[in-house]
Amino acid sequence: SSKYVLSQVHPMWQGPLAVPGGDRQSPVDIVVRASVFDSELKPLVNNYDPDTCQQIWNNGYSFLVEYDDTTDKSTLKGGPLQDKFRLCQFHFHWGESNAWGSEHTVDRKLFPAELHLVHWNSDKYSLFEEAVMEDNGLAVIGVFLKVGKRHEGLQKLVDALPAIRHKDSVVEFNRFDPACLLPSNTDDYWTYHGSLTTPPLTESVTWIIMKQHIEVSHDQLAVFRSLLFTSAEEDVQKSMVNNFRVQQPLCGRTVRSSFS
Ligand SMILES: NS(=O)(=O)c1ccc(-n2ccn(-c3ccc(F)cc3F)c2=O)cc1
Ligand SMILES: [Zn+2]
Repeated sequence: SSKYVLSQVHPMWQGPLAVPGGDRQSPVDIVVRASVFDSELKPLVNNYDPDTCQQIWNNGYSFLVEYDDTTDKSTLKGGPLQDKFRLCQFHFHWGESNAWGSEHTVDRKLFPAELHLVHWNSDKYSLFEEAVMEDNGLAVIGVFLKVGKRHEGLQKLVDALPAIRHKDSVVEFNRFDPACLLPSNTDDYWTYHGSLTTPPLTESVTWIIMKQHIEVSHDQLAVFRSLLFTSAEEDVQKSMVNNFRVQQPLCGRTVRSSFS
């Protein structure tokens, strides 16, 4: 019905969204030839407990799958990280078409969507809220999505989306292992120091971008696009699409690679 209007640019994304004096903002374009191989970079070690999965909700920017991060049950270490990090949530960014949607790009190549697994440094801080303000407070794993074969592990999550169509809707979501969303090879990645890509845009993130993408089906991605930015009460509904930030200047930062 004509009730749903495709949003071209959601208000949140209109401004430059630059942080005054921000010189380590995200996302960025990864120029492969300019990335520097670092043999000190170790393989990632993730240890996720599916039982710590709690809920899935529409926050008006994306949909988040949230984990119980009150204990060290779902953790990430290794890679470029010196400390142990706790998984607190994962979410995605996508476009209105398969031609764009990712936040990071590789030699300017856009992907239809990008997964972010958000972790915080539980060796140094006791709450996410603290870590999000600190230089080495967060670690976010980025995984590119390509349209191809259906992703069996993702389907459980896709099936829950119609229940959280509107902003601020929440449903219980249990026993989901986020490791099923990681590519088979997690040893090859790029890493750089950056920021959150939506407000508060704090420069507290060690980004770990997987070289290998995962595949999801066109129909699975179409369900992402059936979500709405707007709450049930609003009379003009806006499709949740193009929820990605524009690329930010590297400002002299080096992107390191774990592979040569
Ligand atoms: N896209 S992303 O860089 O992975 C990204 C962007 C923004 C956030 N984000 C937005 C608000 N918060 C947040 C939530 C709770 C809190 F106490 C403090 C926060 F900054 C947050 O972590 C989290 C992750
Ligand atoms: Zn994100």
